[in-house]
Amino acid sequence: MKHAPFIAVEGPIGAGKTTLATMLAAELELPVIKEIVEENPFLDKFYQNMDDWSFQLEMFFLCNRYKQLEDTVNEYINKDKPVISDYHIYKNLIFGERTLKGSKRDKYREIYHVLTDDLPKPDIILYIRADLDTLMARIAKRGRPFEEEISPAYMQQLIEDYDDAMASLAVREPSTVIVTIDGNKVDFVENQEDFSAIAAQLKELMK
Ligand SMILES: Nc1ncnc2c1ncn2[C@@H]1O[C@H](COP(=O)(O)OP(=O)(O)O)[C@@H](O)[C@H]1O
Ligand SMILES: Nc1nc2c(ncn2[C@H]2C[C@H](O)[C@@H](COP(=O)(O)O)O2)c(=O)[nH]1
Repeated sequence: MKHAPFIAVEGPIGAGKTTLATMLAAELELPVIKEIVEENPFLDKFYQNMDDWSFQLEMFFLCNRYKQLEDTVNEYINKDKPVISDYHIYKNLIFGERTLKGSKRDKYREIYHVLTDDLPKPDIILYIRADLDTLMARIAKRGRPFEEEISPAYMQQLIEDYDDAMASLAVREPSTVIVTIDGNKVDFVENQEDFSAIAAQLKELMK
């Protein structure tokens, strides 16, 4: 790779993004950028009433991620230092297109493009796919009280939205390398060999 890579781990809720990004950062000695979740003042309210709270929540995520991406550009990308993040800013659009309706969705889409179109995007995406049962089990295992409200229907929709989004990203940004990890079969937490294989593949891509 001509420059130090910007790497993102993506996948639906509970896929293992934060876990894998943290493990890879430790193994490859990379700085890691993590999503701010616990301090989010709208998530709890959103899961209780999505229609009422989706715009506030999506705007909050977008503004936070915009700031984090700006910092990442200044601290790492402009200094040609590699970095790994547990999300891609594109997830704002994946969620926003699903949770918003009508004119709010149109306004949000416009704001998303105004804020992010001229910013660098990850060179490598590690996309963790997993089926509904696996994801629901992991969300339960993580045990965040506000996520008890997440319905299987919402999750199933997100699984499909993520697949569509990764397929369209591959077409629109062909220079982005997307590595798909089967999160039902590949267990980077319990199985050292599985983790080593992912780390080795990433090292190779970073060369
Ligand atoms: N491959 C795996 N095997 C078993 N548990 C996992 C695996 N990946 C993640 N987990 C667990 O599932 C939960 C969700 O993982 P997390 O990394 O927070 O997901 P995400 O960041 O994608 O929402 C955590 O409790 C984590 O320890
Ligand atoms: N509606 C949205 N919800 C989001 C967004 N980003 C994250 N989330 C939710 C999903 C989880 O409950 C929690 C943490 O996300 P993880 O994928 O890291 O588990 O926040 C979003 O942009 N919109």
